[in-house]
Amino acid sequence: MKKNFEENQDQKRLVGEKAAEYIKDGMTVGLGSGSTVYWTLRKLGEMIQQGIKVSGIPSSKRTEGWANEFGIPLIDFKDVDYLDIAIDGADEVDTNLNLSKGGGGSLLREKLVDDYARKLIIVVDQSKMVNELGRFSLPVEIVPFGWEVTAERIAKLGCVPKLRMNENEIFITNNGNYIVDCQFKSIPNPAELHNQLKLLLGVVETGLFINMTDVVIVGGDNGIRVIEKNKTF
Ligand SMILES: O=C[C@H](O)[C@H](O)[C@H](O)COP(=O)(O)O
Repeated sequence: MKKNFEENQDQKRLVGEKAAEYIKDGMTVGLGSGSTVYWTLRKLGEMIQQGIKVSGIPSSKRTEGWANEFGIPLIDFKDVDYLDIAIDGADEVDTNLNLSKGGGGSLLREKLVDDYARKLIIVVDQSKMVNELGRFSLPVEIVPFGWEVTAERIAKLGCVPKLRMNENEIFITNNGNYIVDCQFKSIPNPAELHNQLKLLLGVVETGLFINMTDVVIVGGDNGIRVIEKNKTF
């Protein structure tokens, strides 16, 4: 799926910067990926210049580049037992705060980073809030070896998997894998679908982030809404 990273920049900036308020002195931070989190990283860079001390683990090479640009000190998983907080974007958020992620191809590293954090904050614009996941084609990371067979196995779960391309070249993830974008008619039970996909040989990870989110910050025409886990929107 081709994403438009320039869309809704004002809302993205608003929520991205708002999320930075959750980062306090001394925290270790999971640095998510995407054009919304870009604004969080920029803001965090300013906060660091003003004296706050934090360090983070980046969830993609692109984020690592931005962190370096904004002077955010980076650490590795082995340096800490957990992260205090992670801030990440999403492509869809459902009413249970389950997510579809990976439109930018960073789903595997994002899941590793987000899972390591005690609190996960998601930043999105209103257009990404849905009753049920599935309108956005679900990204699934698969190993290149024998990928056509893996894609056929995935198709049997009720979708048409499309190999992600970057212009005329196959898109390669930061982990050297491929992504198939899977358009399901709907995803009424994301946890079940995630488990079914994970059982398939060749599947590395899915873009379904189940039961991981603590807070969603949503940007809309009327400003920002903060939704906390167990509260409906
Ligand atoms: O692989 C990409 C990530 O899951 C992003 O966090 C997600 O696609 C949202 O990105 P954006 O904030 O640019 O819409």
